Amino acid sequence: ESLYPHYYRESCPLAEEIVRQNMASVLYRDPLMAAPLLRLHFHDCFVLGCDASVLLDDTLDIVSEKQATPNKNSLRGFEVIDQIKVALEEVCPLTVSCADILALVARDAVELRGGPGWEVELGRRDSLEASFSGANQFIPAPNFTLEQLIANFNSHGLDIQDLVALSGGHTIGRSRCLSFRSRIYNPQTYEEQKYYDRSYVFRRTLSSICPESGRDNGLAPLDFKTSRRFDNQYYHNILEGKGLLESDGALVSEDPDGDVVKLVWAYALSQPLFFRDFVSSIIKMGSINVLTGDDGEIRRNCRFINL
Ligand code: HEM
Ligand SMILES: [Ca+2]
Repeated sequence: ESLYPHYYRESCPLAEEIVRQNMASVLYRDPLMAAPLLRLHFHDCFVLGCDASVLLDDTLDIVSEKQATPNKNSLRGFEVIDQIKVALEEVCPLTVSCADILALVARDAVELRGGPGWEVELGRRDSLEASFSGANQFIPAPNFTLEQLIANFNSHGLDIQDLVALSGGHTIGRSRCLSFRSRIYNPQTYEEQKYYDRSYVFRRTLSSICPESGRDNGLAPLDFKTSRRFDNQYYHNILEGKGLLESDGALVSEDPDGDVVKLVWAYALSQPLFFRDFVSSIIKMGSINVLTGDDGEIRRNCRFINL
């Protein structure tokens, strides 16, 4: 079976509205919450597929993905998902999956911060397992080369265009110092990268947030210009050598005449094109290895498998 829009039209007609209203009030209070909520959907889909495995807490039988390296001290927003799940359970118990909530929340997070809207394909069911090792293995790391990024995306059925469009998710949100320190201080890396901006102001700002040692959890915006707005500024930044992560810089520095850079230019020059491609890629990402039909279950509480 495959996913389709308005899956809950009969079973829970208010589902999308309830998610949207909760998201509007959460983001009104805390606009910074949009980024971690978008990221949750990505970190879910890249591990076992879009099945809400990322939301499971540690129990006797479950080793949570939350403790894996890419997630630990970094993923957040779980209480927002809980809050939305409680609201949905009140209206339509055991109907709307946690995996679908993640997909709807990602859409609303993007749209409410000025990005494109789209119809979310629904009908995912929730996993009965989590994969700690999968979370360590299948989520790309910030020091990946372009070749590693492409191979990682390919392994999830995603191509170069998906890689470039979805990397635009870094138009919002922040990164810990731990994830970008090597980009500021590792001379081998930036010596090779003629695209890396060595301007005094840019580096001084970053090094004040992220000294050579200590302050691992210091936060810098991924998009140094408009980190609260979902726009195409990210692509302008990386073309100027001002991407925060090595993996951001890799899109322009490692194959300067290749197809990847052509896409970066295209998105920098046309926000509507970026929005269109981001939408088709996130819909594609949202269908990775989904559980449907009788597979999995609809969780009552997104943190635990039903008894
Ligand atoms: C291309 C490979 C990717 C790599 C290597 C990567 C890596 C990272 C890293 C290291 C951080 C900072 C984490 C921290 O230090 O706490 C981050 C943040 C973020 N990522 Fe990615 N990411 C990738 C793709 C994506 C995709 C596909 C999306 C969604 C479409 C996304 C959305 C985000 C968002 C929104 C944040 C900010 C989170 C916050 O503010 O809490 N990333 N990413
Ligand atoms: Ca998953």
